[in-house]
Amino acid sequence: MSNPGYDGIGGEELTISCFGWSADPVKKFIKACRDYSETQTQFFVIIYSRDRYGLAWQPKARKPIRLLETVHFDNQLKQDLLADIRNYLDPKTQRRYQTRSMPYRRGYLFYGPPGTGKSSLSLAIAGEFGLDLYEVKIPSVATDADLEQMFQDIPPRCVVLLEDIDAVWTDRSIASKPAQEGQPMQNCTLSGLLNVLDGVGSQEGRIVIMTTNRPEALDSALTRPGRIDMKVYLGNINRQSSREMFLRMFSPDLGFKTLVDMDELQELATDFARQIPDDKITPSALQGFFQHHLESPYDAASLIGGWVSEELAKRSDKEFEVITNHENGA
Ligand SMILES: Nc1ncnc2c1ncn2[C@@H]1O[C@H](COP(=O)(O)OP(=O)(O)OP(=O)(O)O)[C@@H](O)[C@H]1O
Repeated sequence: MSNPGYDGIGGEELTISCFGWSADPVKKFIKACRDYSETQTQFFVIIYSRDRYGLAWQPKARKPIRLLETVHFDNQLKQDLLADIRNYLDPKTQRRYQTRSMPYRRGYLFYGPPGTGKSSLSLAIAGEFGLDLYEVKIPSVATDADLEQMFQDIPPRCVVLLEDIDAVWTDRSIASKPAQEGQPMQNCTLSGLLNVLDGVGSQEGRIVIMTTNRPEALDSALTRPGRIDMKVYLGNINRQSSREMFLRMFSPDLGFKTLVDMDELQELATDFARQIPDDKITPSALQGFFQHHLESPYDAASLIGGWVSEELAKRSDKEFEVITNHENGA
């Protein structure tokens, strides 16, 4: 029996009863629920967001695991990122941190133009490591107290995704004033954010991923090692990645039925990729192109040139300066 007055705060209490003296049916039922929940984590990532009152976390979506190979960016960087997370989550690392009195936490910054895979990569990481994902959209967090409450309620082992991190106020005096009519909504502050990142709760094995389209707007206090340990640039697509994306889109494993054999598909992929200029087109735009040509790899390969010319004519240039992790001492 579920409590109809449940307000989403804390855990919900359920009363399960059955006829007869034996507790076995209830035990079997609980085991079935547990097994089901474990199977779900093998195939799905549970995404939590704040409920509409901003009072508690609630499951917002259950997304099928996105494989890391479906997020295209620099392969070496991808391997380095995975190795770093794997090492961090290793129980030996946790013991080493604890015995040396170091806070057991890891922060990553994913930055780059819109539509280059920052959210997709965060989801793929949660799936790869079997973790739930807690989503915090910084522009919609009104005050530092709200942010603090959110962090207090997040469990230790999970991915915390802080999106659009550049939206924090750097000036505390502005944020502490109530929002005036006609003015933008107030927001949490940089010092509020630093507090929760350094807080006790965040030292228990969370992975904090921050995303931004404006890395240059971030305060150096936020990006210092210990808060952000690794910076990952997700940029426009290169030839190699566009080739991989082509092969993925027309892969026979995905149920694509075609008379094209694998050798021919490889050739088409090479021809397709040759027409994509390096670092000019976002992966999301290219994905949009594929969505119109999923029926035919021939059409995709023959029409891509014209589409690229149109895209280049539309785009406004914003160059991203790649921040090396070395620069940051991480
Ligand atoms: N690097 C990539 N590899 C594969 N698909 C990508 C990549 N980047 C973007 N996409 C596709 O484009 C869409 C938007 O991607 P996503 O939301 O992850 O981008 P984002 O960088 O987080 O964007 P924003 O900065 O606007 O939030 C998704 O459907 C995703 O599948």
